[in-house]
Amino acid sequence: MTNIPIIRFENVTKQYDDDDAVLVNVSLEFERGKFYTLLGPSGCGKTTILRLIAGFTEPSAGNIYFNGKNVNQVPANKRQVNTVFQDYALFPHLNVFENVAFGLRIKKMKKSEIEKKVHEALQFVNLKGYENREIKEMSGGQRQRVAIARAIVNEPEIILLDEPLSALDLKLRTEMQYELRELQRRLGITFIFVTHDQEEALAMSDEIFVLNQGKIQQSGTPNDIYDEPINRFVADFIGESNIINGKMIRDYEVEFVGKRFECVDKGLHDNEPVEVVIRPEDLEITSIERGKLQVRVDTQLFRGVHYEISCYDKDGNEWLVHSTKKATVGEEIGLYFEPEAIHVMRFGESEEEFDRRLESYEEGDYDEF
Ligand SMILES: Nc1ncnc2c1ncn2[C@@H]1O[C@H](COP(=O)(O)OP(=O)(O)OP(=O)(O)O)[C@@H](O)[C@H]1O
Repeated sequence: MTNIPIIRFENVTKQYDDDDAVLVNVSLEFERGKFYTLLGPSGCGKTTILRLIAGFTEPSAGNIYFNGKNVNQVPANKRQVNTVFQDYALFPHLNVFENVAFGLRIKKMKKSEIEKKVHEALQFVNLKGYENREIKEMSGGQRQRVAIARAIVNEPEIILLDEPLSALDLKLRTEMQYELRELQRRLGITFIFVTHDQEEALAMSDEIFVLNQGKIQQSGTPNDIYDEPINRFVADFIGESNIINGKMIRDYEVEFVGKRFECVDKGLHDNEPVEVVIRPEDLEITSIERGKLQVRVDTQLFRGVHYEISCYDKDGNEWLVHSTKKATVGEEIGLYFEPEAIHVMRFGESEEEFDRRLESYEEGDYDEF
């Protein structure tokens, strides 16, 4: 039982009316007890995935399974799922206790049982003592916690969170990120969190699904996705990147900006055109002689933990550098990087092909590629 994913999408397509499909052939799995994030730009289909899981809408094609059972025809109120919405959807005329108790009252649960469960849920989200408060007397962060208490009081197997932090200011948002993550760990149930904020996704998730235009672009741990993006979209969307066209010369050697560099990539065809990614924090400012690239500093912004420096090489390519060292605008400098800092992406590679190629590296079998 424990090996069966709690939710599985099998080739799910969703089309509203006669419009183009919003989700195209999406297959994905969620395991029990993990914190997942659906990440992607506005309109990519994140909320549609949540609505399909909650049972608020049906797939146009494909199947959805909960614990191995097809739930395509199972109505929302029969699914072990609760949703926390962006605007919390609390009842302003009810106090905190009644907001949390609402679903239990509908289920006609005994009064003493309701009291016990609501108190437990409020304690869980650190709102003990706030039972009689009006919703309008609560801060944004407290309302957020009421909404979460209202979801967990039903003891669902899955909690869906649709951009629940987007209305909060930055400081509170960061606090709530820690709180939510900690709450999920303590509860041990599956959280599926929707955001378009990549930093939030990296900070909170066990696993991330990156979506664009109704398709899963890549899934994996935050580290996997940050260190080994499979295409330009993911490299660009997750963190900042320098992305430049190049050519694989042979294993461990790649060419870009007219120069050849040692790299750790292998298993691509000799002379194959590739895209090269170097993260700004992996570029080190150094002397022109020591630099592997020679550039001129164009702009410099102080960002608190680092300087964000934009430079141009002689071909007009921009290089973004995050450095604790200050540079001088207009100055010619060298940029140094280790071979490991270069990440090579194959044009048009799917996630499965990418995974297969990585596995082959590990097994030392490169012939197939
Ligand atoms: N009920 C609906 N009827 C018709 N089109 C819809 C409906 N709901 C969503 N869409 C369309 O489906 C696409 C995906 O919407 P969805 O809300 O899933 O995206 P999202 O990634 O959650 O976006 P956002 O971050 O802006 O909330 C959008 O183009 C949207 O206009």
